[in-house]
Amino acid sequence: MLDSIPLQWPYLLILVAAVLVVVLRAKRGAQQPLPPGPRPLPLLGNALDFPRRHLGREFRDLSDRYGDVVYLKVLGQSVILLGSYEAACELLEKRSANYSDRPQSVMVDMTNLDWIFVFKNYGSEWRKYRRELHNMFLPDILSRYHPIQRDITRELLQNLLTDPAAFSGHIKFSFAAAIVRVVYGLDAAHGDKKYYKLAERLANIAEDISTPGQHIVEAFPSMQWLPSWFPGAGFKQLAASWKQEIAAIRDHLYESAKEAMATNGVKESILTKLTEEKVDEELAKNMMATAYAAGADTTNASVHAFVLAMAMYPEVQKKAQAELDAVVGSGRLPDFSDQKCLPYVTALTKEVLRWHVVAPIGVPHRSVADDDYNGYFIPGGSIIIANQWAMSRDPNHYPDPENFNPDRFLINGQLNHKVRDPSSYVFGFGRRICPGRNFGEAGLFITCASILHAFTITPPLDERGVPRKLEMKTNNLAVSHPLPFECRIAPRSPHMEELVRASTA
Ligand code: HEM
Repeated sequence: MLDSIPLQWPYLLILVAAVLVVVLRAKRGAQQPLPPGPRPLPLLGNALDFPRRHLGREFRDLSDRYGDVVYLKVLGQSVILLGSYEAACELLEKRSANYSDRPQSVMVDMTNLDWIFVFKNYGSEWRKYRRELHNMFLPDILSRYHPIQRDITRELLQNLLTDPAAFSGHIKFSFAAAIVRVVYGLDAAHGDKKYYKLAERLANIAEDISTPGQHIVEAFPSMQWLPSWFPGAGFKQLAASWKQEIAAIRDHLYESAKEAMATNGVKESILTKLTEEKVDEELAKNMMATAYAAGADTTNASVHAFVLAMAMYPEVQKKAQAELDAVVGSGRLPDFSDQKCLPYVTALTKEVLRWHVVAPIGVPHRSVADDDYNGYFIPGGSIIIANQWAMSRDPNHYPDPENFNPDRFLINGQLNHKVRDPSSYVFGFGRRICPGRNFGEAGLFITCASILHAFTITPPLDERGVPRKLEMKTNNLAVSHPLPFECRIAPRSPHMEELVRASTA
């Protein structure tokens, strides 16, 4: 009996410490109010206040009612909604040591998806992945990818010439091809839909899992222990099949690249760099597939929004084409070196990022320790949602925010640096900010400039030959895509058609 007493001491100390933490936290919580928010219902909390139709707009309505920082409690989980750029910068950037974790997700655990490091908890493992990817997208390395991005864009122009009605498939192919080339050194053959189908599949699963409210098990984690035949436990079969499918895609891409290196010789890529640096194979495989999943589908969504905007705003298109005619001329296609002389086209790409925010509520972060903000108590372990869509619609920065108007970023024909650049929030915040943002922006610029130089985009015609009215409708998922739409894409002149045909990819 006496022998066992010392052994119990550590347990006792832990118990006392735990009680102290709970008491102190309750005291702190009692002294400091939580941020304002809608009244929670018994049991459900604020589950019914979560958006159903438009993530950004419905969350923005809550911020309009309750303020910059809104508190929601969903089935015991604290959620903090940040409705302004200032609040997001203060917490996610300035206090990023405390706000860079990711929320726990049962579906991520069940699918083993945390090898996609977007989902990894903030810690040494995440840091290792992040460092490697960061090094692959440093500014001087990025310029080495420009010729690849330019050549793939020229191939896109040729595809648009051959089959303009299939523009959506060509754009998807183009972004999957660019990333598969840069990351794996693989050349996607024209018409080969394999890579973009794989990228789309990886991205669709990840997007589904990261959209709040998609899976009931996230709200009731104990449901994960139900047998799969139990009513309502269909998510179990889904998770099991996704787990296999995504690991197979990741392994297939890696093996294909290794095989291609052995048979067709080495093409400089992220894979060759990681191999040179003798980076652990598992890390390389996971990191590359993460770049593929996160990189292809996002920029692709932006370019679809660009095409739709051009069909809806012909006067914007004309202005951009006039600038391209003056700077690039009719003898060649645009290149990256032209960008500094193309303020309107640059402003247009900024407006694309603002008008259609690809990640309307970013990727949620999680706070680690208790904190206070403007006198409000922010409990540690809260899910933090930054409403990037609301930032893009702030009328103080962007008058008439629904209107697509690149001129809002210009003054006297030059970029106006006083206007808030959408890149400062559409790629997220703090230590988790998108590591592929410069690559994504470069791809967006060369694609928009090249398409506008060579083609005119117009709305489809109805049965009477009258142009149909287009509007932006989205899928309302964590990664927002414009819903499928039709438009006409035609070369600006026979000369431009020749130029595109003659361009070598
Ligand atoms: C228009 C293009 C893109 C947009 C709008 C976008 C947006 C975002 C956003 C909002 C986040 C979350 C940041 C946060 O947690 O605060 C993110 C994370 C990430 N993005 Fe992007 N992205 C784009 C392109 C790319 C590209 C081209 C790549 C890779 C080549 C990439 C790789 C990643 C990765 C790996 C993360 C996770 C970072 C982490 O958790 O530490 N993205 N992106």
